[in-house]
Amino acid sequence: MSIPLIDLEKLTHTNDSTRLEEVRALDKACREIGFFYLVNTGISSDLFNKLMATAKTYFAQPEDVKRAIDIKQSPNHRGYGCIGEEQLDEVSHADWKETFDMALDLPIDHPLVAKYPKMYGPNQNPTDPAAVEVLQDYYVAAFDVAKVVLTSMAQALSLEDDFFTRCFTDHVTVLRMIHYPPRPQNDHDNGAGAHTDYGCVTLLLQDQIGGLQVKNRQGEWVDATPIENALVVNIGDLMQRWTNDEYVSTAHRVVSPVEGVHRYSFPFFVEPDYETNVVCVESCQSDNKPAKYEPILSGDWIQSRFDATYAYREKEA
Ligand SMILES: O=C(O)CCC(=O)C(=O)O
Ligand SMILES: [Fe+2]
Repeated sequence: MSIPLIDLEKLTHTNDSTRLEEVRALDKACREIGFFYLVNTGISSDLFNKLMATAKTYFAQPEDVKRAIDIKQSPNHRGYGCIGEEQLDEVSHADWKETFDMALDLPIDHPLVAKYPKMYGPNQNPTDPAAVEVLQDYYVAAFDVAKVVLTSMAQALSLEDDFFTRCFTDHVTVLRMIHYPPRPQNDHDNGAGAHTDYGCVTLLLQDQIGGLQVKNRQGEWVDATPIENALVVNIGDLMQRWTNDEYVSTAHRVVSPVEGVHRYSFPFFVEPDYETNVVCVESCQSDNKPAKYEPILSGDWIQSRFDATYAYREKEA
């Protein structure tokens, strides 16, 4: 099975039958493969290009400059992660990639920071203010897209339109930039090891290099071939849990680029407020299919996954 294409303009169409048809297509994709391409997102190609340029400039800096905002010195998981810091496939190799993470920027004296210091707090920003502005602009634009996707999912699941979006007041959504350098010869090819995402949904912008692969229900690795100006959207573990396994969080991985080639990608991990109580949605349970999972606080779940996959967090967890 290949990855279907969903049109955001149709998801918000004023004509009900056009909208409902696209919502049904989205629903089918979430149930069957847990991945789809999203086109007509409303994000300008100019902003996509600026983000791409920001990543190239940022990662091209000397290692010591990047490490000035090392994620290891951030209690709340923001900033630069060097090659080998993260290992997504727990039984394989560390990932051959470097990263930069940002999220909601809360001051150190904010009550949520005191309560959940591992998830809330200030960002560690690049020194170039223009780069910070692009990152912030993209964060806002991608979140607008996320709201449409979450609203469509709520409609598909016969919930109130804002069932998911109302859980996004102090949300822990993360924008990440990733640079995959070419792998050293004769080494493993894990750019990002096989994994599922932890949260609700991920919106991924990728360049035109390719390398992202998705495991379909038949157990085959399918290439998520880049489509210009499209986002790749996938369901995460928390949404699978919320929907009693009706929506599937599907394994994916990234194969490192070959010698001389660099790949850049930008996952936007859409995660609700820490204290969102994730309880099986009504329409996904019945007498024949009772809720499989205990209720859990969204933040507790996501934090436990970070602790398992980040070398430095495991030690202190
Ligand atoms: O870089 C990509 O294409 C995917 C990255 C990814 O799956 C992740 O960071 O969770
Ligand atoms: Fe992922």
